[in-house]
Amino acid sequence: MDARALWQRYQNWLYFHEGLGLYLDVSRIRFDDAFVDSLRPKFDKAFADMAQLEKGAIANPDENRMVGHYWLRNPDLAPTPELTQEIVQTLEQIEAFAEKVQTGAIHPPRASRFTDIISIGIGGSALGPQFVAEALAPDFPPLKIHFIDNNDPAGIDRVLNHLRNSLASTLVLVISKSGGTPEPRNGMIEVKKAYAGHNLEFAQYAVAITSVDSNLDKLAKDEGWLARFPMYDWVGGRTSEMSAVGLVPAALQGIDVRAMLDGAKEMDDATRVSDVKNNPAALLALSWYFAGNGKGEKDMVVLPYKDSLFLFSRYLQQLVMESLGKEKDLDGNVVHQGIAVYGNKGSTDQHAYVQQLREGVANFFATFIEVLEDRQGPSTEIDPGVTSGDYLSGFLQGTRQALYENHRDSITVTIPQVNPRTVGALIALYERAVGLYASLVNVNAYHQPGVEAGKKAAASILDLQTRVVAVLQKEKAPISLDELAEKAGASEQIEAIYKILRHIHANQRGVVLQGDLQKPGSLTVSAS
Ligand SMILES: O=P(O)(O)OC[C@H]1O[C@H](O)[C@H](O)[C@@H](O)[C@@H]1O
Repeated sequence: MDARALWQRYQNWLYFHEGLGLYLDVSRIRFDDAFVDSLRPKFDKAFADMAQLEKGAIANPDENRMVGHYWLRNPDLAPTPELTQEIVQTLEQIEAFAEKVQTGAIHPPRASRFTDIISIGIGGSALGPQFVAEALAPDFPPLKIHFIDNNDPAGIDRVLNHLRNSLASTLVLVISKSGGTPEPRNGMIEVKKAYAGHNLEFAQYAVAITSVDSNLDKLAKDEGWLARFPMYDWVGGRTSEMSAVGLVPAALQGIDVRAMLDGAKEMDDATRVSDVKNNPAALLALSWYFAGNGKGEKDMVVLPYKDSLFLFSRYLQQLVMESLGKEKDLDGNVVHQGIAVYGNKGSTDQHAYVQQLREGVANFFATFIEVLEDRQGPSTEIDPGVTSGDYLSGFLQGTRQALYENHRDSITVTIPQVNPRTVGALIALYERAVGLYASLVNVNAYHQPGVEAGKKAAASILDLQTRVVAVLQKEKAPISLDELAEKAGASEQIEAIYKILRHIHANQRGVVLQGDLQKPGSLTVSAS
C-alpha cells in the first residue's frame, strides 16, 4: 500500500473519543473488509454476551459467579439496589478514610501523621495499585507507597530497611481478595514481626482489603485493625483496580479516584456500542484476532512512550494472559488459547530488543501508547526548535514506520495526557477488549484454573520439608539421601528432597550436606 492509500486507511479506521481525547489507530493491522465481515457473527455474540454479563448473568460459569467490575464505576448498572448501595458506600468510606489519614484525624499512636504505606499483596492485589501509583502519584504524595508483592525475604528486608526510621508512621495495607494467598499472608507476618520489634502494635497501623469473612478479614476483625474494606466475589483480582483494592491505595496517595472512575465509566459507555468500527475495545479485539489468527499466534508487545506508564505492560500481562490463557474453551474443547504480553517503554526498548522486532522472528504485533502532552510547563530546546518531547514523538513514529515496512503490524493508542481519567479509561478499554476477545475465541475470561496446580505442588513441597526434617532430626549419624527419602516414605520424591535440603543447608538452618556437590546422589546429610 502506498503512502496515500495508507493515509486513507488511517483516516477510515481512526477511532476518536471526544470526551476523553483518546485516539485508537488500527490502520497498521492488515485486515481487510472481508475479514471484518467474517467476524461479524462472532462479534454479535460477543456484544450479546457482554450485555448479559453487565446485567448480572453468571458470566464465570466454572466459579458460578457474576462478573461486575463495570458496576464499580457505574453503580446504577449493578443488578440489585443492595449492590448499588454497597458500591457507593464503600467508595464514600474509602474517601473519608483517606481524607482522615491525610489530615491526621486518623494518625498513628506515636506520630501526628502517617507518612508512608506498605502495600502487601500479589497478582491482581498488587499490579493495579503499582501501575496506578507509578502513573498517577504526585511527585510528593501525602503518603509514599512501597510494595511487598512477593515472598522474597531479601525483598521484604529491603522495604523494611528503607522504612526503618519511619515505621512508626507507616500504614500497612494487606490486600488479598481471598484472604488466604500464602505470599501476602507471609509478608504480613514478617511485617507484623518488624512492627513488634519496634514496639509498635501492628493493629493500629494495619488495614485489610479482602472479602468479607475471609481468614484475613476475621484476623483483622479479631485484632481490631485500623480499618477493613470489602472485596466482592463478583470482581476478579485482575479487574479489581476500581474496587477497594485499587482505590484505597490511590486515594491515600492523593490520586483523584473519582476522576479515575469517571474515565473508566466513559470508556465503558463507549465500548458498549455494538458496532465494531465505533467501539474501541472491539477494534482492539478485532486487531488481536487478526494478528494472532484467533489463536494467539503473535505476542502483544506493549510500548508506552511515557515513563509513568511503564508498568502498563506488566499490568496487562496478568489481565490478558490470566484471562485468555486457557486450555479449554467454554464447550470443553482443548484449545490452548492465550496471547503473550510483554513490553516496557519506548524509546528505552528501542535500544534493547527492538532490533529483533524489526528484523528477527515476526511473532508479535506492537501496541504503541502515545501521550500528546510532553510535560507540564514549557520544554527547553535541545536543538533549534526541537525538544526532547519532539524526539520521543519522532522515535515512536519512526519505530512504527520501520516495523510496518518490514511487515510487523501495530496498533497505536493516543491519549492527551496521563491523568486519572485517561488511566481509568485505558484500564477500562483493555478490560472490555479482553472480555470481547474471550467471547470471540469462546473462553471463560474470568477464572484461572491453571494457577491452582502450582499452588498445590508448592504446598506439598512444604509438607514434605516438614516430614523430612522431622525424620532427619532423629538420625544420629549422617545418612544418604536415598535412605532419608525411604524413611520419610517419599522415595519417589528424592529430587524434591535433595532440593529442599540444599536450600536449608545454604541458609544454615540445621542441615548439613556432605560429599561431592556435583553428584547429588552421593551426598550424605545430617542435622547439625
Ligand atoms: O487477592 P488474592 O486472593 O490474594 O489473589 C492474588 C492473586 O492470586 C492468584 O494466584 C490468582 O491467580 C490471581 O488472579 C490473584 O490476583
